[in-house]
Amino acid sequence: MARLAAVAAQPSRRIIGLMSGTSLDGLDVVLCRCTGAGATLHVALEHFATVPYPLDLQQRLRAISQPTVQLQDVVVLHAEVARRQADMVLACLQKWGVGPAEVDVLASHGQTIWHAPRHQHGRPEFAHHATLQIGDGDHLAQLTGILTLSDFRQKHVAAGYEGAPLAPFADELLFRQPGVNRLLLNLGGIANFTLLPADGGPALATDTGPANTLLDHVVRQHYPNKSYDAGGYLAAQGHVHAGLLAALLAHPFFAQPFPKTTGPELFSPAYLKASQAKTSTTSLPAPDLLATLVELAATSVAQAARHYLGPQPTAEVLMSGGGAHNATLLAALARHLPTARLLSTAKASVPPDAKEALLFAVLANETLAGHPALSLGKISLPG
Ligand SMILES: Nc1ncnc2c1ncn2[C@@H]1O[C@H](COP(=O)(O)OP(=O)(O)OP(=O)(O)O)[C@@H](O)[C@H]1O
Ligand SMILES: CC(=O)N[C@H]1[C@@H]2OC[C@@H](O2)[C@@H](O)[C@@H]1O[C@H](C)C(=O)O
Repeated sequence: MARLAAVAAQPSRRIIGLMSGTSLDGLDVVLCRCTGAGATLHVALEHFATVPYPLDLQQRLRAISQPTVQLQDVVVLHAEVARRQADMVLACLQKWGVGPAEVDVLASHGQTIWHAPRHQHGRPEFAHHATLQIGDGDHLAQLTGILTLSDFRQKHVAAGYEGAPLAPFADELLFRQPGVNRLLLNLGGIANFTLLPADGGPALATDTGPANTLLDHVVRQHYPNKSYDAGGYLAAQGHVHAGLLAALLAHPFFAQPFPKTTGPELFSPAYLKASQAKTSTTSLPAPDLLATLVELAATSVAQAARHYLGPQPTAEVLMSGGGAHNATLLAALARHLPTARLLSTAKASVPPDAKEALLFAVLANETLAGHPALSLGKISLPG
């Protein structure tokens, strides 16, 4: 406890942030120094790496995010994900020449295995939101020897919110620019954005729908040696199928009021398969499927942007996440949002692949600094 009190009292903290998102491609690891907190926060990024998940871990995580999951697999993976992530952290630190004792805090998102906002779980007897992230913080603290904060979403849910997006809390501190509408668009498995309005109004955030989750699924199905469509090269060779696009957009999520959150549970291979069956497109060539899914992502992002910013959104769109490397998706976004300036978070000195891991470092820093309204995460003491 003395260590916790000491870290809480420090004017500046060296923090590792960990994020593994819905794509299950690997663990993003950042090491940063957070000085101050809230309005006085300054973050200096020291190191960043993405450690790919081994194929067996990817496959087992994908298998437990299915309705027919074996409970024992969840129990085992709760400990195993944390232990494997601890090894990944220690390997990064060794590569960077930093000892665990030189790090004050480890901030871990864990792995979302099921996200169940009220409108999605369909259990009338429980009128509340629910979400589950695995990868237990005690294992991380014990194996790395670093004070760990984890499980950031549960308190958000306990307070009546959906457990996501959490990005606006950090986006507000890192990216606010008076006089400019800034849209922080993260193109991960699922796409989500934070709007920081030019007039200084409060940050607004929502998920918009699938970005890479179904693209990756189609690539894995049709191209055995690939796990994603690098650069959007395959999608660029296809044509959008208007009928399939309309069927995909008919999903009730798109008609739900903003803000809203979702996950791959909803935008699953079964949803794609059902939309294909409805439109007799089960034999559509893979590039056409990919082109249609890229169009779905761009259309749904643009629809959400127009909801918040009017028919011709003028904003700096600062993009992050793996989808920011998909040139076909970026071209589609530019077509849908011709009045917006499409940029990368690098414009604000945050590398686009490091952004989400940085978010959890910032959230841990706010909790430890005693932010009056932002104290997310559970604390695990090492030793
Ligand atoms: N060079 C690239 N070209 C095209 N797509 C890419 C490239 N690199 C990564 N991606 C896509 O980005 C995905 C990973 O993105 P990211 O790590 O941001 O997602 P995530 O954090 O797992 O998801 P979420 O933010 O929804 O939780 C990959 O699965 C792939 O589809
Ligand atoms: C429940 C969950 O893990 N949601 C993730 C996911 O990935 C993107 C989108 O869906 C977003 O809602 C969220 O992550 C980011 C970091 C957030 O909470 O802001």
